[in-house]
Amino acid sequence: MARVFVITGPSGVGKGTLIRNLLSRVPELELSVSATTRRPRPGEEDGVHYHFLTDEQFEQRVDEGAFVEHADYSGRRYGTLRSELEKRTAAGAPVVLEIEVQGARQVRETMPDAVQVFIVPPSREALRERLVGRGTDSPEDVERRLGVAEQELTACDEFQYRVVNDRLEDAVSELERIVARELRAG
Ligand SMILES: Nc1nc2c(ncn2[C@@H]2O[C@H](COP(=O)(O)OP(=O)(O)O)[C@@H](O)[C@H]2O)c(=O)[nH]1
Ligand SMILES: Nc1ncnc2c1ncn2[C@@H]1O[C@H](COP(=O)(O)OP(=O)(O)O)[C@@H](O)[C@H]1O
Repeated sequence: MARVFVITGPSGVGKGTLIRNLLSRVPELELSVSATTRRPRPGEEDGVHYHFLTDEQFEQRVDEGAFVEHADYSGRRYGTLRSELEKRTAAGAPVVLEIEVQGARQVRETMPDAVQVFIVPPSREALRERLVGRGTDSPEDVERRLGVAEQELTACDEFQYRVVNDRLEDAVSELERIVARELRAG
């Protein structure tokens, strides 16, 4: 069975940035493209960054049992499509899921062999600065995401690995070491 790596942690902590760097260092890793009902941000492409679905389309896939996991986050829905995951694992590729904490918990139940990594911000101030600095979310959405982050941070001890994303280069190296160790272990 191909390995599955779950990267979780609060919005703005740097999951996407870390994963981009990780994928360039470990070329066999593949990223599962999630489905969401949130609107595309400028520059985001359907099928590349997300599968952008309407509420109705998302609900229909829930009813069909098409999701491995799904969750509501900040008023929108997000989920991992079984078809996305399976087309990659069937070919033997190790797969990365970038998901929030409720989804990561579901994966822990249904795929206990998945490797779980929680990305921790160096401080709450740094998390705020990153979310604001990214410039993709309205001030209201930033506050909503920081509110969710407070809850998510209390869950970090549940996860097998924790990586503090302070200096990007150090965090990428740590993540790469975890992935290499787990791939060696099979
Ligand atoms: N449960 C779950 N969460 C997801 C999925 N895809 C993305 N997310 C998470 O949903 C949250 C919001 O995602 P997004 O709006 O893209 O914001 P960003 O990740 O902070 O850029 C983040 O914590 C994502 O990691 C998914 O398929 N399932
Ligand atoms: N180690 C780091 N130090 C400083 N800024 C960072 C670091 N990692 C990520 N960032 C910045 O923080 C912002 C949020 O990162 P992003 O990868 O979008 O987070 P997430 O995917 O967890 O929401 C981006 O502007 C990114 O460039």
